[in-house]
Amino acid sequence: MEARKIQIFDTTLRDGEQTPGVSLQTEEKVEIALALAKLKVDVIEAGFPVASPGDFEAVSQIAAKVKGPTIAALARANERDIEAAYKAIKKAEKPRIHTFIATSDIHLEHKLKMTRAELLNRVEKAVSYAKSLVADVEFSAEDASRSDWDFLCQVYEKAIAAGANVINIPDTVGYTTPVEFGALITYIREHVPNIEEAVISVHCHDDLGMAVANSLAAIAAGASQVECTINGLGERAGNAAMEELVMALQTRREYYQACTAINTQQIYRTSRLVSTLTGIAVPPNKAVVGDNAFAHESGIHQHGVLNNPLTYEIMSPEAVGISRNAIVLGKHSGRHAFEERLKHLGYEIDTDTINTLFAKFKELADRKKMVFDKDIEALVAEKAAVRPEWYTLAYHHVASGNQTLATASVQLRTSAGLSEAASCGNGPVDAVIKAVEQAVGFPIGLKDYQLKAVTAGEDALGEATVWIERDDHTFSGRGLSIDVIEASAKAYVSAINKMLAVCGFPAVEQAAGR
Ligand SMILES: CC(=O)SCCNC(=O)CCNC(=O)[C@H](O)C(C)(C)COP(=O)(O)OP(=O)(O)OC[C@H]1O[C@@H](n2cnc3c(N)ncnc32)[C@H](O)[C@@H]1OP(=O)(O)O
Ligand SMILES: CC(C)C(=O)C(=O)O
Ligand SMILES: [Mg+2]
Repeated sequence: MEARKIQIFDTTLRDGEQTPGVSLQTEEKVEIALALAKLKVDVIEAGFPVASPGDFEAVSQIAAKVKGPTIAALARANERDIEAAYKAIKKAEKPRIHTFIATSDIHLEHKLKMTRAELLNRVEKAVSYAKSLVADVEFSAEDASRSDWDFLCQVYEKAIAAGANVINIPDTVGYTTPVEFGALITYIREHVPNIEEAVISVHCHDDLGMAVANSLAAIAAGASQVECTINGLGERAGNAAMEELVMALQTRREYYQACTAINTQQIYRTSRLVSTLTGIAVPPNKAVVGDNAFAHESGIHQHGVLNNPLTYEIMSPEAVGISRNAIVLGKHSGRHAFEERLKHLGYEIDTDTINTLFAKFKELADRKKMVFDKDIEALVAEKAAVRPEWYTLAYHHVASGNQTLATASVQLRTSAGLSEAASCGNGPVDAVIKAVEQAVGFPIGLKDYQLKAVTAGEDALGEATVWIERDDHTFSGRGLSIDVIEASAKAYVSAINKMLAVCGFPAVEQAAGR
């Protein structure tokens, strides 16, 4: 069976702009509209012209500049709004007036203060007037999902008879459920006598997190236009997210037997553009366009994806315009991913070294949210520098503050057991360095000291480098840790070990006068 074409009606610039805190300038709206045209949406709802002079101007500019999609403007069911909408979109290649009025008893009684008969009359007048101005008229029954089904059918019949070629069924308050909404679409198809003369559209909100599921259920029941926004922006909890709808239809094409004209490779960059211009960040776990949508952190998944992405990816990142998936190294990662990253970084390392590095990587990952390439390079560099060690840092504790003398205690492990010492100093690094010196038992003295962050972020790995001098030799030591005091102590111990490897203990003891 051939796939049914589903029209994508994008309302990022109208309902999306109703996101609390969002207000776009005309140039920003035009930029988004141009991106939506590139994405190949079928309809752009550019705004609500009567709402403000700025909205009118933005809709007018979009109508004049953006070619390809139909340009729609929203209007309440009254002459003033419809006229403003018409004036704003009249220059569009394909203009559409979208007029709406609520049909639920709650809205009729408490908001519009109208009877059902008055409402039917208003629908007829508004749609006929819009039709006298443009050929393409969409009518929405606001709060349709909470309206009486038979009354709703009468409203749609009236709207179609008056000239609406698209009838939209909004779940304005995100109240419906997929099974119920599918049934409503079927009911409307079966009970509106002239339904074949109009396209059935749906417009779902996400108050219960079901906007996309409800839209898909409507498509399965026969709707052929879906209204949606980039990143799911919109009033309150937002509208159905376009990227999710489109990728659901594409990924499950054999199930829905439906397709869209969207150029999916433009999805990611359009999402970023909208996020930047609206100031609404995309959550990392957001489907399709979130930072983690194609990122794999755990070893079992990474192993599968490295062998074949299909094991854990139902769509490819390239399909939505993301250059590649991400293997994120962290505490749940496994050896396969670690080895692969080492190879990718250009290291050819024997199995024993990989084992040692992997153990160090796991220790680091336990203390750090993400392990970056630079962290791994630092681990390899640290491993390359390893020599027989006289001392290792077993424990350190530092107390410091702006009103207290910094004090440090350390424990060094040697083949002969533990050596402990405590010291105070001019700041925590000085205190810990002096405590290490005390534990070693002879004076050394720093020639130079450097500290830098290897990676970015609050849990960045710090790399300390120290230089010490003995017998005309300079010995450097490096230490890595997310705790910079520990990195400093490790660097100092490492430099001492190098010095001992070259000068030996007796010479040192002599130098120390013992
Ligand atoms: C479900 C939706 O998303 S609908 C779209 C919602 N979007 C917006 O409201 C954003 C733009 N809105 C605005 O700028 C303003 O609300 C305007 C310009 C439209 C109207 O502003 P105001 O004239 O100050 O009216 P206000 O917003 O306070 O009240 C709405 C009025 O429209 C009436 N109304 C509401 N919906 C409709 C409708 N579909 N058709 C006709 N009248 C309507 C209300 O009954 C009320 O009428 P009243 O002033 O006679 O009591
Ligand atoms: C104007 C209509 C379509 C709307 O935004 C809604 O009902 O949510
Ligand atoms: Mg809405």
